Amino acid sequence: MADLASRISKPSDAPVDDKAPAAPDAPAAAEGNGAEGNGAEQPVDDGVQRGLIETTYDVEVKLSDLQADQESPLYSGVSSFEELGLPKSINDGLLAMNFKKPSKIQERALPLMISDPPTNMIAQSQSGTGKTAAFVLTVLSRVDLAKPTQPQALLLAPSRELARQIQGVIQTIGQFCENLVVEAAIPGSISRETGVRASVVVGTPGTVMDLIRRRQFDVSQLKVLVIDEADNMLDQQGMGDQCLRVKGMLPKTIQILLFSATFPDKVMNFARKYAANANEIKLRHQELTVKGISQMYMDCPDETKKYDVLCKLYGLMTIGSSVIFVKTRESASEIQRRMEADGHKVSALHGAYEGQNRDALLDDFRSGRSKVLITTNVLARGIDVSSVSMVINYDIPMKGFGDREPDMETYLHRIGRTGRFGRVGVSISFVYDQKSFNALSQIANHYDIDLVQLSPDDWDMTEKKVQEVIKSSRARPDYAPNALGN
Ligand SMILES: Nc1ncnc2c1ncn2[C@@H]1O[C@H](COP(=O)(O)OP(=O)(O)OP(=O)(O)O)[C@@H](O)[C@H]1O
Repeated sequence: MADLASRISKPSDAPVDDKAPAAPDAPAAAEGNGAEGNGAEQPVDDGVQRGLIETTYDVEVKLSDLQADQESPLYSGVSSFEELGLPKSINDGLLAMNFKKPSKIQERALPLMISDPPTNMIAQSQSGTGKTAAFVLTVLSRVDLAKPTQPQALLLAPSRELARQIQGVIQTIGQFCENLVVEAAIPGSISRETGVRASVVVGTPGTVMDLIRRRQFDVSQLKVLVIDEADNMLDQQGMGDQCLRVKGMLPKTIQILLFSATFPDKVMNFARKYAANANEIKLRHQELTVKGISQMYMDCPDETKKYDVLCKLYGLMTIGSSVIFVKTRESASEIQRRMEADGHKVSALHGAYEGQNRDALLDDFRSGRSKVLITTNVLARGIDVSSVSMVINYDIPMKGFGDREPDMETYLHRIGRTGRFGRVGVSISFVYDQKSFNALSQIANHYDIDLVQLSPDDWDMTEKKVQEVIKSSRARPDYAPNALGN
């Protein structure tokens, strides 16, 4: 058991939890998976990116400081992307996105990935440090634009939301690459009549597997396979099987790129077999936390009081956008129902919703039309909405039989929905009993985090601590439109 006092102080009157935990929501992998099978054919995805980075010049003043700091994961030893030798059309796309300099992962991984002969890569970098652009640039550098409808690159992600987001990033960075066609292979997006007719395909593994089996996706010319959130995707508890089967159907010489912020040892061994002889960029687990995220915890008197505490925090949440993570779909809907009945405007998104509803909900959140999103682990990974200034772990993420252990990786991915690319943000994890308290202590010890305690008895102090961070995130006008007008 972790030394409680060393990281966070124990709530004195916390009762020991001996209640059976509620039925868990499907884990991230299963949620993405389950959502795939939601039946009816839907219109082809229009491919429009919602809510790409909203970089502004003011942000860059600070960003340039961070990018000059060798200790920062945003550090760059080169002064521009041009030095990495990418084609002009791609550099123009980066300029349009207002990306001036690469981050550390981009600078280190790109030269290894774009060189010939192609080599596999296993790459790890903290959340929000630009892994997407790293693999997207590689994909764009490999695609022969003279064959616009011949699939040449396949990217896999664990959820439809992440697949759509990656599709948008490819289209935006590739906006000056003539004839670039990108399709999303998510439930309902590919017409049965035409099949896949794109040079770049981004999808979820179940749908991709179906398309290949039905011969609606010609994989014979694929040159690159990217797996985002690779530790989650290759995990045998998750989509490991599907990813293995997909790989079995692809050309043997394909270049494989695996990316994630987390690579627990257990999955790493499998990853090394999946992507043989790969170059590796790895981090130690103490390096994984993002400095810009102020991690706090709220010491709730008991489980029934968590909702009241949440409602009080709501007043602070309206400042930026925020995400509330809960364990089950049912509790997401229940909290939404109660908050709405109390006159608050919130959205809930989880795997029980139909794909198109999910798309609309996330679009609303990206655009700022809705500011508070209640969700499950389905959105814990990869989702990039730069205006998120607060993440709440209403339930501490747990895993294992009977939810016995803290889910270290999911914690990191969840809080990583804020603090994107040098921005600041706050995460607040709710504890209310010995079990949740111990779980959070273990997480804090594992990542070497000094958690700040918040108390529902001293609301003034709580407000002060949270506002300090959120206001400074607001001082940086992250919400202004970028060069693309997104
Ligand atoms: N070189 C760059 N300059 C400025 N902004 C960048 C650069 N590279 C990426 N970004 C922006 O940083 C944000 C985070 O990038 P991205 O979503 O790729 O993070 P990630 O490392 O994949 O995170 P996660 O582990 O959460 O998936 C995005 O909004 C992206 O547009």
